[in-house]
Formats: sequence, C-alpha cells, structure tokens
Amino acid sequence: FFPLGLSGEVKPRVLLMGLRRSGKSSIQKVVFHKMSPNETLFLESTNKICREDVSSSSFVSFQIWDFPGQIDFFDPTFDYEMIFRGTGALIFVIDSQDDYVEALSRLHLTVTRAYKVNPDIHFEVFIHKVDGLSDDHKIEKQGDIRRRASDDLADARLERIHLSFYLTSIYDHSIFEAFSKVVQKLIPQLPTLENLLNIFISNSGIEKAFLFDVVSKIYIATDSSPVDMQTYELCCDMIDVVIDISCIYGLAEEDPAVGSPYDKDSMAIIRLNNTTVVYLKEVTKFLAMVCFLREESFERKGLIDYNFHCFRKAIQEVFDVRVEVQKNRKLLSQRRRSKQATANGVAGNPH
Ligand SMILES: Nc1nc2c(ncn2[C@@H]2O[C@H](COP(=O)(O)OP(=O)(O)OP(=O)(O)O)[C@@H](O)[C@H]2O)c(=O)[nH]1
Repeated sequence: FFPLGLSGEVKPRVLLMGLRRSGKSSIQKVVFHKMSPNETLFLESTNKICREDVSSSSFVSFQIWDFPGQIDFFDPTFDYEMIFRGTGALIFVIDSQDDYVEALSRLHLTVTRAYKVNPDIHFEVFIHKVDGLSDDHKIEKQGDIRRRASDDLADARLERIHLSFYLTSIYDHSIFEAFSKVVQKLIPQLPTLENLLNIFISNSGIEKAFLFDVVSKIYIATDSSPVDMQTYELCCDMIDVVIDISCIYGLAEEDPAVGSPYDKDSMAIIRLNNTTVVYLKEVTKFLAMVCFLREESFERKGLIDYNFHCFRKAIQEVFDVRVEVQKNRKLLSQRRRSKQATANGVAGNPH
C-alpha cells in the first residue's frame, strides 16, 4: 500500500490530522525541523495541505502531510479516497487541554472513512499537550478518550479498527518517542533489525541498544527488551552532545562548510555515576547505535567493537537488499509504462 515516488522509491505517507490549533504543525516543526517548542507559539494557522518529504535516513523515509484543521475534507471536490489509498499511518492529534468531544466525533468520522478506503492504515491517536497535566490526570484522560473512541467504533460495529494511543507533548521527549513508534510500523525491515540488535547485545554483554536516526532522533529499532522513557531521553541527550561538540570542534578548520559533524569516525563514550556506560557509534551516514552496558562489561570493548563491526555489515546488507528491491520496482514500472505507451500507439494506429 505504499505509493511509489517518481524515483521509484517507496515512500509511505503519514497524515497529520486533527482539529484547528491541536498542535499538528508544531509537532512537525519540532520533530523534523528542530524548532524549539517555545517558537511554536508564533506559528500561523495552516491554510492548505502541506506535503513534505522526510528522508533523512536510509530507513526513515516518508512523506508527511499536514492538514489544515478547518478543512472539510469530505467536501465532494476533495479527493480523500486518493489520499487515504496511499497512506501508511494516520496520526490524529487531540488537544488534551481542550474539550475533546468535538475532536472525538471528528476522529470517528475520519477513521471510519479512511478505513473503508484503506483498511491497512495504522491509526495513531496523539493525546497531545499533556505537559500541563499531572501523571494521574494523564492516565485518566487517556482512559476516558480510549473508552469513548472504542465505544463509538463498537456502536458502528467497527470494533476491528485498531487505534493506538500515545500521550504526547512537544515540551519533552514524548513526541519523539511516539513518532518513533509510528515510524517503526512503517519499516518493513523492523523484525530483521530487531533480531540483529538482539543477537548483537546478547553476544556483547550489553543491556539495551537503540538504532537512531541521528537527524530526527527517532529510534527506528531497539532490541526486544522494554524501553523506558529515561533511557530514551539519555540517548537523545547524548546525540545532542555528540553533534554539538562535533560542530564546534570536529569540523575541518580550513573550511568548516566541507564535511559533516557526523561521519564514520563519530563515536562517544559516557560513563554515568551509577556504573553504567553509554556507548554511541556511527552505523551509516544517518544512523547511530546507542547502547547501555555495565562498566565491567565494557572491559571487553574489543569484543563489543568486533561484534559491532559484524552488526554494521549486516545492516549494510539489509540496506543493499532494499536498494535492489527498489531498483527492480522502478524497472518494472518503467517497463509497464513503455508497454502501455506501445499499446496506446497501436490502438491509435489504423493499420
Ligand atoms: N502546551 C502545549 N502547547 C502546544 C503543544 N503543541 C503545540 N502547542 C501550541 O498549540 C498551538 C497551536 O499549534 P499549531 O501547531 O499551530 O496547531 P495546528 O493543529 O497546526 O493548527 P492549524 O494549523 O490551525 O490546524 C500553538 O500555540 C502551540 O505552541 C504542546 O505539546 N503543549
């Protein structure tokens, strides 16, 4: 269900929908444009659909469509069928600081219409702006929204539609974590990546490992042990430190515009005061591995580095297969197009 781009590349489409001022544009700016959350206060209302390609890494590659809140996208002149047909994930943003009755009915309408067109869409509900709420209040709101949304679906006999819920805010890491989970569902190689990470950590005495897209700080895969928010935040902070230090001290003196602050030599080791070591290493131009391990396991750094070398090679192979598949798809569609053109030519010819 992924549309092919002009280059023949597979680009899943991610739609950002929700009522006006729910925070859609802010989410996109903070996650993909490094805008600081405070600056979003001055964002203008979106008046038309904004399409943007996010292809910062070899694995994270999709098109994000930001919808203006006030648009009536069930207007007959608006081709929603075409839009939903090529959609991988639909993120519906609900402002948790506002009354959400209207948002819920809009969510129901959107989800049911979209499901009819394309039952393969992943429906993701961001209960957003939770920064103003206490922990108890957050859980309570999430429970209430989840209950009402499922009741609405049950009333319409559409229980089979699965909605995933996330508590998000642009003022902390929750929005990055939620986006990571959404994006992961769109990566067909995810089970392979997880498997490789599992093998890597179990053979290296590592407790937890993440594969990060460095630019967006979305983690595209992790091993199968559970993720806690603090660990994820530490990884994000570490990436920031590495990139900042490299920007200041790591660029070529003669011409800092040449080269990137992140390259194949990028790596960092941070020793925390609780006998944990955090180790970051470059995997590809866009990806980094960040892992957590005990100080005593880090004594076998040689072994870890060797295993990492094998891991990196395996990732490269996964990537090569993907490139090969895309090349074949491109060839196939070119062939189909030229066949069609020939057929049309024959049809138009009276001989
Ligand atoms: N407290 C808080 N405010 C937020 C958060 N995210 C966005 N906002 C604020 O919400 C307001 C609306 O954000 P926008 O991103 O413009 O909302 P939108 O959904 O794109 O709005 P339209 O373009 O009108 O559809 C802005 O003032 C943001 O600063 C959040 O996580 N917490």
